[in-house]
Amino acid sequence: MGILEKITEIEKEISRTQKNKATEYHLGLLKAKLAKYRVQLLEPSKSGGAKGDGFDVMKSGDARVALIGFPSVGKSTLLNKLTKTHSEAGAYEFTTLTCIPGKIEYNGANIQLLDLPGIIEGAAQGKGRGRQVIAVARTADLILMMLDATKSDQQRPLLERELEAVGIRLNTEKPNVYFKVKKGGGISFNSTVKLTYLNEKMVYHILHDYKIFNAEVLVRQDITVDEFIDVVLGNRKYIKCCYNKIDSIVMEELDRLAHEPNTIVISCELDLNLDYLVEQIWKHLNLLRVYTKKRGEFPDFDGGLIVRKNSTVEHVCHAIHRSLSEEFRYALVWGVSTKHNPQRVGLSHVIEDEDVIQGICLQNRKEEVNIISDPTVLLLI
Ligand SMILES: Nc1nc2c(ncn2[C@@H]2O[C@H](COP(=O)(O)OP(=O)(O)OP(=O)(O)O)[C@@H](O)[C@H]2O)c(=O)[nH]1
Ligand SMILES: [K+]
Ligand SMILES: [Mg+2]
Repeated sequence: MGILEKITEIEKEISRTQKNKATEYHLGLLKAKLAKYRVQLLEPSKSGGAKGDGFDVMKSGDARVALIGFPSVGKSTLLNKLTKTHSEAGAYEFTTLTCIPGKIEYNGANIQLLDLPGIIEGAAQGKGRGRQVIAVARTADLILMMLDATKSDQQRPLLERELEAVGIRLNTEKPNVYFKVKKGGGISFNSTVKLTYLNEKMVYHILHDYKIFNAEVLVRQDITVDEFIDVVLGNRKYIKCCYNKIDSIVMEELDRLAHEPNTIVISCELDLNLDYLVEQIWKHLNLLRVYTKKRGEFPDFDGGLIVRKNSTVEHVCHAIHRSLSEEFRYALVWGVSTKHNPQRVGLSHVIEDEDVIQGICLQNRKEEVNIISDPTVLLLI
């Protein structure tokens, strides 16, 4: 029997046992045993692998958000509030022992929210279940650093240090760069702004270092070399800090916390600011919603496709059907991304939120897929 099963067994036995003078001792022993197993579980495993420990959760939906924080800050309570999944919450530390996924539906997107065990100081060095938790956090598109508003100011720098120790950089905006590794054609490098830190030669060098010989790079922001490497490696995570339990602090304190950079203040208990939190999660995931339309029909504004910011018509085609971009001729696009509506564009056209797209395919011109952006200028074509 694994430790997790043993814990479940004991928990069951405790709940089955009536609480009275006669059972007091027995219950005490059970609780002691439970505590021992919990500590064992939180020790780093010798094999080092997280497999079978309840951490190997499948990715699903359009993006993944991980909840990271010290024990009992309210991570599970938040998952229970925002999703239909239930994760045990309790007034004792290490209530959550595995990774529990839930789903937030927002703006047509399915966002996977992961509840994780609390981490402790030294997590980066493998203390507690730190390694597993951090390994999961690395797979997320956004990390929500959760803190308890009633606890000391030291929490935030401590948690930030743990994450930084494992290379998860904090509070940085995702650089505006289009980067795509290709099968052939060499390296094509372009920029839409004047670059002070980066030049074509350096980009070639860096890409060659990473054994990338064919790629398309379009830089739309004056980024540093470090930022470019982060884009290439795709390993930088974007973090938001969230203080829970603001129902239990005084107004002055709340005001101070709310003014810290990259911060959202919430109360799961009183349902304060939770809608705003979801809105902010959506915003920081940099997702766009675009609508497709067929020739002679209105776009499907209830449906829509979720793609990442800086996506092109090619990404949209790919999201609709894998082979669509091969049959593709051009697309008609209505919306913020175009100069006039509709505009005839190619595969590399960068789309914006709420664009409407109508794709014209080579093979079957009758089966056109349409994409549009501003409903007010929508024309039926
Ligand atoms: N006052 C107050 N208490 C809260 C709030 N949210 C959660 N709690 C309480 O905080 C305690 C811990 O909540 P959990 O959701 O278990 O915290 P957790 O971060 O998942 O804890 P671990 O899984 O043990 O790391 C519980 O007793 C909750 O009822 C809140 O907004 N205000
Ligand atoms: K808890
Ligand atoms: Mg929990």
